[in-house]
Amino acid sequence: MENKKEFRNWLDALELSHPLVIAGPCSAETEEQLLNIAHQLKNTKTSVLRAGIWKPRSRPGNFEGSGAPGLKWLQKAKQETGLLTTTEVANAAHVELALKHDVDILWIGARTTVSPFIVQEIAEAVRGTDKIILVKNPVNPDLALWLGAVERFYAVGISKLGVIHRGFSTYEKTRYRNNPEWQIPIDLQNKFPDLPLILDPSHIAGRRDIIFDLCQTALDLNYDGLMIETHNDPDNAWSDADQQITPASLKKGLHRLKIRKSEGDQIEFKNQLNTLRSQIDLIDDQIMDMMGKRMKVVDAIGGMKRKNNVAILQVKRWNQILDRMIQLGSENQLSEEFVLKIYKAIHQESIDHQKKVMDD
Ligand SMILES: C=C(O[C@@H]1C=C(C(=O)O)C=C[C@H]1O)C(=O)O
Repeated sequence: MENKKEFRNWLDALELSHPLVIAGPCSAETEEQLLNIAHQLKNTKTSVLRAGIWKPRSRPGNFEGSGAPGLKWLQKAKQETGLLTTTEVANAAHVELALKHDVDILWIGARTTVSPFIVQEIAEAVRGTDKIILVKNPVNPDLALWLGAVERFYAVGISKLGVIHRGFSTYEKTRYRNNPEWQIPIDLQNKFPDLPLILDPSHIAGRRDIIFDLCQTALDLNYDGLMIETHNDPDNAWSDADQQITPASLKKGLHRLKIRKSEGDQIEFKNQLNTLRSQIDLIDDQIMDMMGKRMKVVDAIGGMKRKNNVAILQVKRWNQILDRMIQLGSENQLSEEFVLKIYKAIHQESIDHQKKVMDD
């Protein structure tokens, strides 16, 4: 699949002067709750009301959504407020009900995106409609799988498309519920600049206090929209209570976000930027040159190890290097996380080089 201008026609047609805002509760709980939230959202920059109708929960025994009755509430909210509506669909039966209740946008959840069989089933169910489909990233950091799901919809004639970045599962505990791995959506934007990209900070954060920091990062990375879980009484929400915010906090948070231009147009700005960018180019040349030189020394060590029958991996030496580089990094205002990432990549390349020497 190639980038297509038509992907974003639906978004351009909304003629927004700010990023698209999709807001609403994690789950539709009652008619009263959903209508209350929808009416409050009408006074914010929200264009689309979201509500989970069927909730895929990690463990059984939790609230699994209102099911079909919730679609009636969603339809009523749309009639009363004029907001567009969206919900998650996870199989063909969900699609059929959502179509019947005139839901405008359907999103595919992270646990669905991982399964090409189910994505295909859903794609067949929306074939011939003019629905907007938003595909959340798969739970695992796999760009091809994410794009593969988008492609399945395009292949059945759906051209109003978009993707939602909700972060990736990790075994390690981090400050996030789902790790953002920003590099993946950046790669995606590079390949598909016209595919609308929407951030779901609620699921990345898993908590309220960092939602708008994540939104600001997304806007600085040229995201097109935000999907934020919003509830009239977040602490007592039936699902994902920790990460939901009130419509009033949504309004305040959105107001504080800085929307920057994608490019600067002033001549002085452009000149200064070019000067600094040539400095970066020069430094990047040096980095590559030094990496090449380091790998030549590594090749020589590989040759010696081969002659003397010594193993490639030397844990003690490797740990000494890491300790020294973390220290040096911190003296240069580089985070330990960054230094570790770079040096682990260098070590892997070094091992690959030595393997080649050993196998020759
Ligand atoms: C180059 C060596 O082999 C491996 C690679 C290292 C490196 O690239 O710095 C360090 C230790 C070893 O795991 C070595 O033994 O010094």
